[in-house]
Amino acid sequence: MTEATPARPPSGATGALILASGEIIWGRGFGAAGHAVGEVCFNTAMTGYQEIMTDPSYARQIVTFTFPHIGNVGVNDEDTEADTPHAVGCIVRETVTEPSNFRSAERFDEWLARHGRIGISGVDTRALTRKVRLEGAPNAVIAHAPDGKFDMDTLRAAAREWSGLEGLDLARDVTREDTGGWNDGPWQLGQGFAAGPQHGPHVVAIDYGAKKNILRRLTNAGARVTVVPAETSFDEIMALKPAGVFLSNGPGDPAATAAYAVPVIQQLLAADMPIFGICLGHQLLGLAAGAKTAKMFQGHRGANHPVQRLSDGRVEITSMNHGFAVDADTLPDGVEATHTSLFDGTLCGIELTGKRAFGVQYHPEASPGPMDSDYLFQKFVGALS
Ligand SMILES: NC(=O)CC[C@H](N)C(=O)O
Repeated sequence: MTEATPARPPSGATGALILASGEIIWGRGFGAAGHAVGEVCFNTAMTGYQEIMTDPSYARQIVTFTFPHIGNVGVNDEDTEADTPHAVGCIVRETVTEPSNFRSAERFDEWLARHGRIGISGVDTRALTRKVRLEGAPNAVIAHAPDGKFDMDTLRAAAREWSGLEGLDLARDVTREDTGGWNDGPWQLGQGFAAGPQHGPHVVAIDYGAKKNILRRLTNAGARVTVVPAETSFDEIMALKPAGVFLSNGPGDPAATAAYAVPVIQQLLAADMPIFGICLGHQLLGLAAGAKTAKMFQGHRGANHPVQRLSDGRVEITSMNHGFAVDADTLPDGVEATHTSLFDGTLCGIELTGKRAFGVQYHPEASPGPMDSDYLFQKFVGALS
């Protein structure tokens, strides 16, 4: 796959991943034609490709699926974490085939094309995953040229010249424009989405790129939810009279989003507001408390990551998607580590002593993934009055 790196496509190649190093990995393009730049990551989940592609946290990322058959159950309007895909593209092993599932409404490749997202199949995804693991997540351009003609000089320059994710505030690009109520609960076959509660504590969720299933799990836990844009001020949040504030997941570098998010979170902490943060929200809570975040070498993305809860040793199998993490060595006094990754010991949860504020690096809302950690939604909402 990697030697020689011919700039001329091998016969039949209509897709190419051009790494910032100049290396080219050829395949068959599907979805939209064109090219896009991003960071290459891999996700080990065996199900949930539609949820993964629509998760706003994947903005500016190219997802390599380690599971070889992607697209085989099609796509629908319900298993989505946002209204459009946010990953810029995906790399898969096998050609996308005719979907076979009673809920399928559209082919995966046609859905990608409709939303302007690019796929490449026929790639040795095991070798690419191994490369990311050994060398770190590379910047790259994903390109699809149905006629097999690639302007390699331009594409190589685009891959080489892209800044990378570090230092990028992407929450601003994916957040909503207006404040609005959220009323959907969990989905059930034959019933669709449940309605949220009429009564119950009011949670204001700051949308840095929120997955819909987080909001559904908050309503399921009994909260009335209002979602606000990422740059909403402390005064605007307080005017909504929240019983608690939720800090969402989201794309990009937490240290960049911190510029406007951290002052608001610090004011909320000073007002003793109960706070729950997930992923980017957890990282921002850590930054607000005085810790530091750092880019990881390869990141964590999948649906089977074991995490240990330090209070009682219990292990939760979790869904993960992050490429940055709060550095455990920088936790100041008053911030306690609550969870840790059993894969590599990275910090996976914090709680602020004497405050009603906690965060987890992983995804208790799953989607896709196991529900072991759903208790965190009950813990947050149940303590609000
Ligand atoms: N899922 C998320 O919220 C991701 C957070 C952050 N963008 C990271 O990659 O670490």
